[in-house]
Amino acid sequence: MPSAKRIVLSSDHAAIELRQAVASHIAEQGWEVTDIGPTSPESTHYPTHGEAAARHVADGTSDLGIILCGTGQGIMMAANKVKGVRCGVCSDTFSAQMIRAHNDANMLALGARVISEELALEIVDAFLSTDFEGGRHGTRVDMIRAIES
Ligand SMILES: O=C[C@H](O)[C@H](O)[C@H](O)COP(=O)(O)O
Repeated sequence: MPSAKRIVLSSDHAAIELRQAVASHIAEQGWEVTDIGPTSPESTHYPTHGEAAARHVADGTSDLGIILCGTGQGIMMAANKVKGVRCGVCSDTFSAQMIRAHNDANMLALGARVISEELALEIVDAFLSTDFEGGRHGTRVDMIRAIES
């Protein structure tokens, strides 16, 4: 397990079950999980939940975040508006490794209407077991940071 241990989770209504499955899966692995909901299946708005989780990561309350909606796309877009957040949607394990190793992503987005629970958990494991490589990739991530400032 990398040094980061605190993970915030959130979703919209489309991904509550998958979010809860992810929460159980990573808690069993020893990660300190903060699940900020929602728990009600009522229709809600993904920007609210993406921003809330992103602020946890940006202010250091959590080291990493996993956010989910129907496709993962909308909640990813919202999270990436928060300064300091680098979030990618993944539907395969290779991309999940690469967004950590090359992009130093601090948030992962998943689409509950796109991938199975089994694949989602494999993607989560790939994301959480990979460290940032630094080097030339650090130069490029610094360039992303410069765009924000
Ligand atoms: O990117 C957006 C997400 O996929 C949402 O989960 C989706 O748009 C929600 O759709 P609906 O309101 O039809 O359940």
